[in-house]
Parts: sequence; structure tokens; C-alpha cells
Amino acid sequence: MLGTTRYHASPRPFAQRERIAVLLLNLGTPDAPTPSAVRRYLAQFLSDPRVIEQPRWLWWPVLYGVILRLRPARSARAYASIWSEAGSPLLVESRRLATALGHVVRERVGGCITVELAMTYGQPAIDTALQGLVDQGIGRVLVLPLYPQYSATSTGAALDALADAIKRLRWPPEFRTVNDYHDQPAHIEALARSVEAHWQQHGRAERLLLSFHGIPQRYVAAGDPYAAHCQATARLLAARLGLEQGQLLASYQSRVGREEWLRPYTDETLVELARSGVTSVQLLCPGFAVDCLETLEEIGVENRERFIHAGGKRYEYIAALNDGAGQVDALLALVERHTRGWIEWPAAAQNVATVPHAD
Ligand SMILES: C=CC1=C(C)c2cc3[nH]c(cc4nc(cc5[nH]c(cc1n2)c(C)c5CCC(=O)O)C(CCC(=O)O)=C4C)c(C)c3C=C
Ligand SMILES: [Fe+2]
Ligand SMILES: [Fe+2]
Repeated sequence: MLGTTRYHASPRPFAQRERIAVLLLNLGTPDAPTPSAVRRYLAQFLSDPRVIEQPRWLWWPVLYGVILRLRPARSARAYASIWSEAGSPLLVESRRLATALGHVVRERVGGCITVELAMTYGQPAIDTALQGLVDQGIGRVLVLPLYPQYSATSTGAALDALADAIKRLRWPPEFRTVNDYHDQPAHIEALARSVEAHWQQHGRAERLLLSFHGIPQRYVAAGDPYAAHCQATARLLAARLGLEQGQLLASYQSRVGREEWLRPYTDETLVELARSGVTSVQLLCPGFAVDCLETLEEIGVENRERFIHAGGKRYEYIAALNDGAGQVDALLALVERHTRGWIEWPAAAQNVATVPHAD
């Protein structure tokens, strides 16, 4: 490597160590709702060994020979049905959240801190975002993946992408990372308030179904804490809402392929509920910080049809926390906790977790 610039330059002066960034990470989404853009996205996503734990020689023929030939056209139609003028909901909502968090953080501690957004797959990519922070002279970065429950397939993959990006920096900033926030009181409070606000407007349904993204059962058996984190979130939320066992259920959605994923499956649960005489359900997806294909299309449209077709009458999807005050307060509390020693946080005017919100 003699004479080549393998590592990026680091223009920050020594004095700027105290400049801090919060780097929000999310999954990523295609650049356009077209088969070619979806194919590019799926090729990157589904060749990540964190997501598909199979030897390459076994998986790649299936991925390139079958999945990337068939799935992009079908997924592109689903993406087209939820795409807005501003773009893919996952990206649009993640950006709004980053902007809202940036405002409240700066209100509390001033301009020494900035909030950026990057994606594990696709754009904005983590390496470009990180280089941008270094170019601004940022010396400390708190990395906050927007996954309340840890899974190696989501948070782990995001941290891998971060580690790859760090390898390219000559003088990396100092890092702290958040692994999960599935039981954080302010997060549970934000979820509970969004359910209560929905109840106030629409009344209660017979069941509240919490639908989490699934992962293969095999990963959990190998030690992934994801299912335990989902169950803990469900238990804490049920307790906070005063719901008895049976009124609140948890299930797993979005399975891909033929292997066994975490059960019970959301689609089967909805059909069983309808067939057993339950006519009204409300759906909440606490594993998704912002709305995306999996909430708006799979839960908002596909599963509604299944429930109604099986005899259900009333089906309501409760939106993700998105950039609402509840989520912003919860993330602010996380940022505050994880940047102690980096920032002197002035005492908050009120305890954010107990302030009523107008969202
Ligand atoms: C095939 C394996 C997959 C695993 C394991 C997986 C885990 C996982 N995913 C999320 C969050 C999201 N996934 C989204 C879309 C999506 N997920 C998979 C596959 C796996 N996910 C696919 C193939 C897709 C693409 C859409 C499709 O073709 O059906 C999304 C939405 C992205 C968007 O653009 O809106 C999110 C968010 C988590 C949290 C997780 C593990 C816990
Ligand atoms: Fe997924
Ligand atoms: Fe899906």
C-alpha cells in the first residue's frame, strides 16, 4: 500500500474532541419502487451473513438463481403502493425523526451536538455519513440503531456495517453504541400513550396484537436474545396498559423462506382469532421505530384482508412512533444516558417520561 491513500484524511483539529454526533441507524430501503432498485437493495441485504446464516455455496445459488429473479418485481409492486412523493416511508420517517431529535437535543445542550442518519443497506450509507462527521470535526459519536429489541440480524448487522466503515478512517472518532432499548421506561411509556391516544379516538378492540418482525427460530436457539426482548416489551406494555393475559397478544410477521421462524405467526394468529369469533383487533408494531413496508403494507393492507376474509369486522393499525414527541423524548433520554461524561446535561425542566404529549 506504499504511497496510496488507503485511509481517509481526518481534518479535525485536536481541540474539537468535544464535538459530538448522534448517528441514528436504520435498515435501509430501495432508492425507487422499481424491480431494478429493489433487486440492488435485496442483493446487498440478503447477502449479509448476519441476515442469512447459511454457507455461501448453499445460499448464493438460491439468492441469485431464484430470489433475485422473482422477488424484486413482487416487492416493487408492494413498495409502489406505499411510496410517497417524498420517497420511501422508511427513509422519509427516519429523516423526520433525526431532524426532530436534533432540535430537542440542541434545545437542551446547544450546538455541540448534531444528529445524523445512516442506513445499514443502501443510502445514506454509513461510511459516507461517518466520513461526513469526521469532515465536520466531530470527535465523539453515539451510535443508536433504531431497533428497540436487539437481534444479530438487525442491530448486529448495523454494527458490522459501522465496523467496516471505521476500518477506512485514519483517525476514527471515539464511539459509544446502544445495543437495545426494549425495556426503557420512556420507550414503553411512548408506546402506551400511542395506544391510549388511539383508544380515546376509536375505542378499544377485543384484542391488542403486538406484531414484531420475525427471525428464524434457529438464530434464537443459537443465542440471539431477540425473542426474549420482544416478550419483555410485550409484558411491560401489557402491565403499563393494565391489560390481562389474552387481551394483549404478541406475534411475529414478515417471514421469508421455508424454515421455521419465531411463532406464533401474525398472519395465522389473525385468521385463528377471526375464526374463533373475535371480530375486532388493533395492531401495534413495537419493533419498528418508524413506518415502512412491513407495517404499512404487510400489516396495514395484507393482514387486514386476511382478518376480514376470515370473518373479522374491525381491524385497526396503530401507527409507529415515527417523529412523535413520545419517541423523541425516549430517544433524548437514551442519548442523555449514553453521553454522560461527554456532555454536561443541564437538569431537564420536567421528567420527560411523565410529561403529557399532544401527539
Ligand atoms: C430473510 C431474512 C430476514 C431477516 C432475518 C430479517 C430481520 C429483520 N428485519 C427487520 C426490519 C425490517 N425488514 C424489512 C424488510 C425486509 N426484511 C426482509 C428479510 C429479513 N428481515 C426482506 C426480504 C425485506 C424486504 C421487503 C420484502 O422484499 O419483503 C423492513 C422494511 C424495509 C423498507 O424498505 O421499508 C424493516 C424495517 C428487523 C427489525 C429484523 C430483525 C429483528
Ligand atoms: Fe426484515
Ligand atoms: Fe414483508
